[in-house]
Amino acid sequence: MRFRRTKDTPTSLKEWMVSLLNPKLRKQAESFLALDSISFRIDPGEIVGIIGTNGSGKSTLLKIISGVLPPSSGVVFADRRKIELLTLGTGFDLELTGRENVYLNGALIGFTKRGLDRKYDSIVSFAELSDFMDEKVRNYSSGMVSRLAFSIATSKSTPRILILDEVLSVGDRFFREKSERRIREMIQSGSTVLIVSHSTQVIRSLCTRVLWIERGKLRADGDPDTVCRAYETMGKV
Ligand SMILES: Nc1ncnc2c1ncn2[C@@H]1O[C@H](COP(=O)(O)OP(=O)(O)OP(=O)(O)O)[C@@H](O)[C@H]1O
Repeated sequence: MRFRRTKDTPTSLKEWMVSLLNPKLRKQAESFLALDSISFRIDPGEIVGIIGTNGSGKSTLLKIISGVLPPSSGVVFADRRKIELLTLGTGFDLELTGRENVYLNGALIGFTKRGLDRKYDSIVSFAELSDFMDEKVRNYSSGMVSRLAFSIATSKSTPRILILDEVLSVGDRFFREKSERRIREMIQSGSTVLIVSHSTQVIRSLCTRVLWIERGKLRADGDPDTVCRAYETMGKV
């Protein structure tokens, strides 16, 4: 997967003046290879963890698999109708209330208005935010925003292929335990699962196989303990 990135964004008045005088500089873009020749197959029923350092390409890979991003080259064979990609907080508007955001965010992930009317109370009670639903989300703490986002994202019935992008480890310790329980239930009733997480503890406890992506390349593919141990010892002498 290759991205075009603009470079040399002016950081001072002087640089800005120079870029104004030289339009070529303003439009300079570089090509960046975010994923490089990655190839693997996932069979139904597998629970696959994806690990890697920041910026290694994990979310890009999930977006390509789920069809949010078209790959610049290569192909993905997957039945997209069966895929659900869960990410947190996309489509939240901080100037709207919690209640309004449930409807806005819910609509973005495919709920109908009637479906949301039916689920509204359980979404709010899972997030434990019933006293705050008429407050603007701007006034929420970051943990409260994550709790509401998690509760909305996980309230749909489990799809055949579930893709989770960093949805665990949100909120305080009590909410984390509760959200992990919910994810376990979803995993048990869903057939195939892909999970991106920075927690090798979570990956070890949930997955049957792990892919380690580093600098856009597939560095390892194997059983959770072996791959997580190699990842954890990376950089250690
Ligand atoms: N739309 C985009 N345009 C340009 N570059 C992008 C775009 N999306 C991602 N990138 C770049 O691709 C690389 C991989 O990003 P990605 O979000 O997939 O990493 P990640 O492994 O999920 O990181 P993290 O663990 O920090 O969430 C990064 O260098 C990022 O800057």
